[in-house]
Amino acid sequence: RVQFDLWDSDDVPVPRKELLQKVKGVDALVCVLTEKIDAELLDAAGPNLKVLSTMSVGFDHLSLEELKKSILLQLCVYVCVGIRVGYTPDVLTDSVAELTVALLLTTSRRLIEATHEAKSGGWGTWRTLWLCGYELANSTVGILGLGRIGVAIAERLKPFKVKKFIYTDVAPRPELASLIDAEYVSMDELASQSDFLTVCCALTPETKDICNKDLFSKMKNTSIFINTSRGGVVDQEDLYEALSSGQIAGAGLDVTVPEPLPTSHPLFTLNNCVILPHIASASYSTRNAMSALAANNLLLGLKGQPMIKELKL
Ligand SMILES: O=C(O)[C@H](O)CO
Repeated sequence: RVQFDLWDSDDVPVPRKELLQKVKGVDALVCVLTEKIDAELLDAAGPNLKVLSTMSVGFDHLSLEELKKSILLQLCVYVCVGIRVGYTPDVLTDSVAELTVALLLTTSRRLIEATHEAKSGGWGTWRTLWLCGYELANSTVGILGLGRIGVAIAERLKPFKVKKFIYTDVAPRPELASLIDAEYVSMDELASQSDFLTVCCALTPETKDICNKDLFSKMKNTSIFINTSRGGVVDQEDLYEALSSGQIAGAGLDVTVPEPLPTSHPLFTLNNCVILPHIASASYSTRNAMSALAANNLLLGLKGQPMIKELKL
C-alpha cells in the first residue's frame, strides 16, 4: 500500500516552502518540470528518499550532480542503492512533433499576423505580396540534436515535399538519420543551409545558449527558427537582435527563459516571433500517458523493480 500526499492544483505549482516541508521523510516523489530537484530539496527529503519520478522527458530541472552525490553518500554507509530516477520519454514524441509542425507552419506562413489583420480591419484588397511567407516545398530542414523527436518531426514534414533533411549533434547518429534520410553536417553548415532550423536537443551545460549570435549570423535572412526543446538553449537577446534586424525571417518558440515569459518581454513586440506557453506535449492522451508512466515508474522503483523508463545516473 502506498500513502500519498497530492498537491491538488493544476493552476499553480506547489510553493517551494510547502514542498520542502512536505517532502520530509518521503520514500518517493513525483514531480513536474516546475520543481527544482536540487541539494536543498534532497536535504529536506532526507535519507528515506529512494525514488524520484518526473512527469517529463526533459530533466534539466533535476540536479544530476546532487542525485549522483546522494548515491555516493549512501554507498559510504554501505547501502548499495541510491535515488533512482524515472522520466517519461517516448509517450510525448507524437504530440511534441505535431505541435512543432504546427508552430513551424504558423510562423512561416504568418498565421498569427494574418488572423489579427482579418479581425482588426487590416484586411483590405487582395495584394500580391501581403502576408507572404516561406513554404516547406523544396526547402532544407535542419535539426539541431537528432533524437526520437527530431525524427518524428522530419517524418511529419516529409509529405510537405521537403528537399533535404540535415542535422547536427555531438556525433553522427546513423541509425536514426537513416530513418529520415538526413545528412550529418557541422553546426556552421546547419546554420547556413537550413531554411527551417528546428531545435530538438536537451538542455545541458554544453547546449546552454548554443543558439546565439554566432549561429543566427550564419543563417539565411529567409530562415525560420523553431524551438520546442528548452528556452535555455537560446540566447534570447541575440535572438531578439536577429529577428528585429532581419538577420533571420522568423522564430517560433514553445519554450523561453523564464517561463512564463513576462508580457513586457521585447520578443512579444515582434510580429515575426510566435510564442507559445510550453504546450508541446499538451494533448489529453499524451498528458494521460505521461502521468500513467510517471506513476508506474514510481511504483516499480518503490518495489525495487526496473522502471519502465529510468534515467541512468
Ligand atoms: O520535458 C517535457 O516533458 C516537456 O517539455 C513538457 O512536456
